[in-house]
Amino acid sequence: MLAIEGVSRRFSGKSAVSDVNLDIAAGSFVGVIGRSGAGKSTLLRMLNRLVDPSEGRIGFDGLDVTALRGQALRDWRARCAMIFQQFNLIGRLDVLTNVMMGRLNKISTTNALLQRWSREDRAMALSALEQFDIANLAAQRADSLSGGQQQRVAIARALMQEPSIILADEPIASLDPRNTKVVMDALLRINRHFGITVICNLHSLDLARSYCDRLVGMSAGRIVFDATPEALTASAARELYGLEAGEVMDAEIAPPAAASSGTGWVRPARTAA
Ligand SMILES: Nc1ncnc2c1ncn2[C@@H]1O[C@H](COP(=O)(O)OP(=O)(O)OP(=O)(O)O)[C@@H](O)[C@H]1O
Repeated sequence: MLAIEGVSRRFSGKSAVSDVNLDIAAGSFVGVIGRSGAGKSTLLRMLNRLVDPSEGRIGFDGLDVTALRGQALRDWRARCAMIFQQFNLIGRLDVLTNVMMGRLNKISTTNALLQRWSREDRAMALSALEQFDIANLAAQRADSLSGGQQQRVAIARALMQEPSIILADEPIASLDPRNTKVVMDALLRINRHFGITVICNLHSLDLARSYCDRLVGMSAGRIVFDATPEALTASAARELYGLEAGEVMDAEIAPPAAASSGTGWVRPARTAA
């Protein structure tokens, strides 16, 4: 389990994330939602320590993630793979090599520098590409692929890290609707098939409701909603997004399921300083 305890982050004295407390069970698919600037990316980046918290502690199955340094931190980053909106592939390299880059943390420095890959790494990379129906693209330059194909390559690379958690920061923000579905299906598949926890920042509430089993809503750096997708009613979404609500959801937001537990609204542990 991932335990986020009293985590805050300030940039030049200004709060981006404030006193976030969350327990995330292994194998869940969590959607982080909220207006632009709510602190979603900063929260995700703190989980794999691309950004260090100003306060608080992040734990994972007894490991104090916030205290990790050096190789232990690199190992954590490998276990906590990140997928970005802009894919972050090396465009001039072929797809297979990009995917094998996910093994960098597992091979010797010499082999990494010379990009010497074992037969097993190649087979694993091809198998990862096959999972997402893009093995036929293995020899192509990454920058010749469509956005949806590139994001599937990035997910295959993340799988090569054999992660416990995948953090996806607006993974479909630059994709058309068809590729959006392909990429979200790929994330759902690795969540269900391998039991990898997925924590995904999403702009679209409809996607968040369709794919996630838990939604965490942020506003001004704080968690203000934490419940099942069914609990996110139209009025709850309006409260979370204000005037932007129309942009992020369809007209038809289903009423809360009868079995839904509570309204999902979270009372902040502390009021803003
Ligand atoms: N490196 C940084 N330096 C200074 N301020 C930052 C930095 N990163 C984020 N912020 C600020 O922190 C706040 C939260 O930003 P963050 O990117 O986490 O929000 P977000 O919810 O992910 O927004 P978006 O959906 O637009 O990506 C914003 O006010 C942002 O300007």
